[in-house]
Amino acid sequence: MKISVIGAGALGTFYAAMLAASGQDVTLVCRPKYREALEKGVQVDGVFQATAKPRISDRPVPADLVFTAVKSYDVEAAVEGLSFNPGTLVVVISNGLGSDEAAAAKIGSCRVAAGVSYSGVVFLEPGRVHVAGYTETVLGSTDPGARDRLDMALIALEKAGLKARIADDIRAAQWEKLFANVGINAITAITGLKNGMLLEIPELKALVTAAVSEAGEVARAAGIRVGVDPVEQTYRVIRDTAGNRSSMLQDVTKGKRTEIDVLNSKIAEIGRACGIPTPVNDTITALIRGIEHRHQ
Ligand SMILES: NC(=O)C1=CN([C@@H]2O[C@H](COP(=O)(O)OP(=O)(O)OC[C@H]3O[C@@H](n4cnc5c(N)ncnc54)[C@H](O)[C@@H]3O)[C@@H](O)[C@H]2O)C=CC1
Ligand SMILES: CC(C)(CO)C(=O)C(=O)O
Repeated sequence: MKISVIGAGALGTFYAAMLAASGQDVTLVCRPKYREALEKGVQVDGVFQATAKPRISDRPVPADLVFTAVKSYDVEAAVEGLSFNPGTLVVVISNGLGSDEAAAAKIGSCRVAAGVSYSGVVFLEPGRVHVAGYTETVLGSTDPGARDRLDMALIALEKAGLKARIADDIRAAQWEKLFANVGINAITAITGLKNGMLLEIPELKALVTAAVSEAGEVARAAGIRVGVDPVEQTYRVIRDTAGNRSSMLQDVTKGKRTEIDVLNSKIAEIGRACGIPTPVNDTITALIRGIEHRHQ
């Protein structure tokens, strides 16, 4: 089976290295500027140790199983140039909501699954990443055609030594991770603090609680049947990732665009559609827009 991983950033390098190190046929698809460095091999340290030499390409290659590991705003472009075998499955690994749906609109929902990655991976330099934590990758699709192909992705990840499971309800699984991202990412990006400080400073804990409670109400109004308490889930993730600098904090530090559109801003958007006010998420979104504007 041919596997390709699109995006040689933090997550893509991690998955490509683990898959290739387990002897699977993997191509890591990167931006041209990274090609030369990646051809020397890829390396993972932290909670996993791996070195591997996946094939490297600076353009999409035909594959049976594709993982996209790009920011949510790059997903549509990443799937646009793909060519498919009859049974190809594209697993869109992304935080927030809507990225797999955007891919499905481009290439057909029967080819698309979503991947929810419970990991904390830091990009060190092209080909080298540090894995601060990994719990599991949750896979799922709303299209029965794609669901039939999910075992292929599950087996590939398990062969790579990565815990994974298929969710019956992938939308609920996405929301369960979203709660933590809504509570953590933007507030750490605004304050510059590591995740753990959100439970140490009472005013910030109250802000996290308010943002996530709104998200919980929006989920209920949107008919999402989540299996966790949103606030408790967020506190747990904060404790588990206390030493992390969230991905949005890393983005604003580098002056990069953030994923606010698929996180707090998405809560506000769905809230408006369902008639649920989301003043806290509106305010957080506005502050991140301001920070992004400062960097433009
Ligand atoms: N880093 C982490 O620990 C986690 C990240 N995520 C999510 O996974 C997604 C990816 O995150 P990261 O790896 O951290 O981002 P990143 O910014 O480190 O890496 C993305 C890479 O994809 C490349 N890229 C974009 N479009 C491409 C294309 N068409 N072809 C080839 N390369 C392309 C970019 O140049 C960049 O190198 C995001 O949605 C993020 O929220 C989810 C869980 C954990
Ligand atoms: C879980 C969390 C908040 C860990 O930092 C994350 O997913 C992120 O930083 O994007």
